Amino acid sequence: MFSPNEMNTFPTRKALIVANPAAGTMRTKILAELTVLCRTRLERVDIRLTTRRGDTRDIVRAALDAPEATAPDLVIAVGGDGTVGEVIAGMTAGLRPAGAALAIVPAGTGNSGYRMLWGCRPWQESVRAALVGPAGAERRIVDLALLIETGTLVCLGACSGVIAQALETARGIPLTGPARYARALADTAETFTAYPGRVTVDGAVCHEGETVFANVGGGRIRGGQYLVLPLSVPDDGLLDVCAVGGEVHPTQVAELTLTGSHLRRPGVVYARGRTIRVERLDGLPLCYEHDGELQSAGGPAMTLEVLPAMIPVWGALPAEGAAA
Ligand SMILES: Nc1ncnc2c1ncn2[C@@H]1O[C@H](COP(=O)(O)OP(=O)(O)OP(=O)(O)O)[C@@H](O)[C@H]1O
Repeated sequence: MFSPNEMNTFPTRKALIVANPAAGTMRTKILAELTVLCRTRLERVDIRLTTRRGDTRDIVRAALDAPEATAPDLVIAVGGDGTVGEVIAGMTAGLRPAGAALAIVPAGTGNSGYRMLWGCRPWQESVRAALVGPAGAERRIVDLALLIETGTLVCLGACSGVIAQALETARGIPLTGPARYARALADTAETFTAYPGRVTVDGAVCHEGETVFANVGGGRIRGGQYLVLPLSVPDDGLLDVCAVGGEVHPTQVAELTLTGSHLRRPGVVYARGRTIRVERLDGLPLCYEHDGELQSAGGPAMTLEVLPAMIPVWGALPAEGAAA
């Protein structure tokens, strides 16, 4: 499976595979193929299936805290963005930068994290890169963010407005993969009304007024296919924000963000900084999500602060299909 040359080119020796059996497009054959691929190459391969929401973090932390002889130097997350987020939370517990590297096998609904790193390339190619470090792949130490209001880690990004609201709609849609979120966004946009909002970047207001959404990240792609932050660089030590004003009708959001062309529309602001605050100004709670999870804190704002250089991640960066 690997040439003799490849067998000695990169020092990954021990992998932990963490798979979420409940992730949207999970199949047992993915795990079987992945295990064979890893066992062909590595000294040690541990496989753990998650059993419930929230236990991924503890599984990863316990493995990394094990003695040097068994602790993995590569963690492979098998699942969607929620699983990847929980794996990263385990790898960076206590907001410590991770020592081990991360690879992703996309088996979720949106898989925005994988798409950001690898575009549409097959996961076998990306795992192979993490195992043997071939040309065309890089291990970059990417930034994360801290959501100040809740003290939680943010991996892909956080978003208010119509994009967040669509997550609630998605719960009632019996589809899988990106089609589920696409339908939810279309349905939500039909009745969504822009909210009065403000976006502040490092203390300076960059948008104030009717707001369709404000997305902060992190990841260039959200919802598996929407290029919401087309200019975002994952390891530049900064967060990007895109605020879409009331000049854009909510029903246009899906089509515009598929290509990143929303950036050329009047009323759209794009900025970069270390601390980004997104507010709702009419006294109602701000509806927002982070990493695909709707938040119910009930406050008027979300504030994200960059955590630079937190985790080594394998990817074909900049990946095909990932750049603007
Ligand atoms: N064994 C399990 N049973 C039920 N839920 C689980 C289990 N393990 C993890 N989870 C939860 O499943 C949720 C969904 O997983 P994940 O986000 O990976 O898939 P997805 O929603 O299909 O994909 P995406 O986030 O890319 O759209 C996560 O919030 C995770 O905490």
